Amino acid sequence: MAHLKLLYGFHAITARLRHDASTITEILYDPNRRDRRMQDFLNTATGVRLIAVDEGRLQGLAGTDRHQGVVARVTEVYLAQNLAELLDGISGSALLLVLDGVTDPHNLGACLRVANAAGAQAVIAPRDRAVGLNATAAKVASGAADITPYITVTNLARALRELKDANIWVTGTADDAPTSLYETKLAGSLALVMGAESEGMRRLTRETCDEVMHIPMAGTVESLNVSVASGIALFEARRQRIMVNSDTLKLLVSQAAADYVLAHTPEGAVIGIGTGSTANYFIDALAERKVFGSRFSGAVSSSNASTSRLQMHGIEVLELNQIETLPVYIDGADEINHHGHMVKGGGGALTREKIIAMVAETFICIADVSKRVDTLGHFALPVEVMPIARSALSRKFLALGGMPVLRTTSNSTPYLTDNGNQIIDVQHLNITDPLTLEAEINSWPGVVTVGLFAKRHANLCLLASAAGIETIQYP
Ligand SMILES: O=C(CO)[C@H](O)[C@H](O)COP(=O)(O)O
Repeated sequence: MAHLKLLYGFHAITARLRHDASTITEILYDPNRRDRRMQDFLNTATGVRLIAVDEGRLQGLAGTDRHQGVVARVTEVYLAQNLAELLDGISGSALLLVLDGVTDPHNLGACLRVANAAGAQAVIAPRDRAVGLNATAAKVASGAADITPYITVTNLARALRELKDANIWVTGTADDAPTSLYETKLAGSLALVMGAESEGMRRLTRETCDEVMHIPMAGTVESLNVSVASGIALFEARRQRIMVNSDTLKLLVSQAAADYVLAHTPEGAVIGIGTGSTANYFIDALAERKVFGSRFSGAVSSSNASTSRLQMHGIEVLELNQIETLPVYIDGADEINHHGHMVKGGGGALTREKIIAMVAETFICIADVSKRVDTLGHFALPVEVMPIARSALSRKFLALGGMPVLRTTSNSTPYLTDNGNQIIDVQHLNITDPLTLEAEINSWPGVVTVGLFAKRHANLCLLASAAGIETIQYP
């Protein structure tokens, strides 16, 4: 029979809701607490049985008055009890936090919390140098202690060797390590070893690591709290994973797009090709398939950069003025919503992209899943402007509620487009009506092009995610 226990406080219950809401039997709450936090909490708890009870009942259940008006009855989530069980349960890439001693329950709680937040599967520590998972540690962990296993081992060096045998790379941290965190590859299966609170890693632990790195410090303090250092290193590992993934997804979607275009485009057609890293992968994918000069007669390109890449592959690039029809245009996007409306221009080629998109019969957007949004505007909206109009237009963007930022190069000089204009990136716009905003900004003198592609939106999106390639049609 499932074991029932109680959780109390917003953090702990929200963490459980996010992890697995089906393990929550019911949530008891104080209906007299009507503030925003309670409202938001109750809104996220949809699908769970909610019971209004008085404050005294909550205090009796929680055994404390620090319940914040919410107590949940939950079934225990089964957590791995030892290293073997943990390793058996990991599918895909491992991310583990190893603490070579942690004696302060606050530090242990904070480490569990940050490990959980970074997506680590467990925290491991040597039994004789580690504090137990007591009430203080569990409280500081804010719900993570129920979800992220804390595994103590008799012999840490032996445990690290077991991890290595399971093809997990063991990377330690030490202030005197020659290599910095930012030069270290952390994207594969990884156990990250942090030293004890004051002494750092023990000699044997350090010798067992595959590699040791340091966290570069810019100030004068000697060291960081172990939970802070763990957070920095774990989130760098996470960042590297996301980067690897997004590049892999761009590669996969480009290959799918090359096959799609081959299957759906007439013999001898000219192909419209956009700009950016996804478009670059697409150019390479077409070049690999050796289809130009035979199956396709050439390409039109939306930027000098894409033209150079196409020509480097020996592909003929035509002027748009030389052609009358263009069956298909393939390009990336910075954001795409559920109607196929896009924000584009992160690569600065928005004007030529819009012109080619206008001529093309079908616009195929190729993107990884990070580009799909409900509402456009999280990515700053690029607007190509004539330099003389820059300040006047910036004031208009401010009046719209946006924050205009002039795009600059690494030398801090204004970025210039292939057309000799400048780009204002407008941050903080919540674009709920892309069609109207596109028309409004386009009507301002001095605007060359706004990077909103709503009127001429994508007809099709090939969207890559870990689940595969999704083909989305927009009417
Ligand atoms: O609009 C663009 C260039 O002007 C690009 O399509 C957009 O910035 C996406 O780029 P990437 O494929 O590198 O993510």
